[in-house]
Amino acid sequence: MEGLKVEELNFYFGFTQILKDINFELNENKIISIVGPSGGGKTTLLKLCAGLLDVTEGTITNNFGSSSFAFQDARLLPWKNVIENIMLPIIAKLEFKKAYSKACDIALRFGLEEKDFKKYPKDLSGGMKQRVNFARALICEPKLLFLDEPFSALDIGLKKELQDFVLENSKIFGTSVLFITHDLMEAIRLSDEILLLKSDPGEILKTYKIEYPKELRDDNFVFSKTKEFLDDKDVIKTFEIKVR
Ligand SMILES: Nc1ncnc2c1ncn2[C@@H]1O[C@H](COP(=O)(O)OP(=O)(O)OP(=O)(O)O)[C@@H](O)[C@H]1O
Repeated sequence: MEGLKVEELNFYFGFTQILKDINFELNENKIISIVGPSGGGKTTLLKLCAGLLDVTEGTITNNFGSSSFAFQDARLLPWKNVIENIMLPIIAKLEFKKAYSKACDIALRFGLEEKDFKKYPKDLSGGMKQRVNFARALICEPKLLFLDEPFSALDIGLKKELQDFVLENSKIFGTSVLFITHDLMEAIRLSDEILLLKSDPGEILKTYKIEYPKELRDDNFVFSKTKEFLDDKDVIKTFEIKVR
């Protein structure tokens, strides 16, 4: 069975401990979100899991067959157009024509229009850049997707649309997702588990499992669960929420 396992992970930048005794497991077809205060080490943890930083203490075992990463800022190559950016992960694996046509298909699925295919990043709106970013991350049909606040700069319509893509992808292809968010409602809508990471140093204070089926999580469910969350003493302490 594919999975990602983090065991007894500690991480330092210089002499400063950023992460302390992190343990969790992400299995096939599951979505885990990481929430916590700014500067708490969420991005560092995601980068370690994605192999973008070296583990120095503890172990991270990733035996998912393939993975990809999407950041909050789209990080598109400015000298490549929409389709060329989307096809980057598959260009070495498929012949050009096939890769091009696959990129066009996924671009359309992500709401991009044919007239935009030859545009360069400087001529795209923020929302279009994010669509390209997502299409590029998903074109290789990864078994594991790492997302670092990918929805935070988007309007509510596009946010909902891309969140639905993540859920659909997870359902159809069984893609597992590890993502960071500052939005508790988003975490509740999408996740099987939420890791609450406190800061200084970053430690998992609590793991919330949400068993309720994702397709049934309507606004009422999300609102009431968020209220439950915001009343939790660990959430109040972690985010230093002032209770009135
Ligand atoms: N390359 C680096 N060198 C030294 N310190 C770093 C480096 N990258 C991050 N840090 C520090 O590590 C800590 C954790 O940063 P990280 O970006 O992981 O937090 P975060 O929880 O993702 O924050 P945010 O929610 O604001 O994005 C911060 O104090 C940050 O300044």
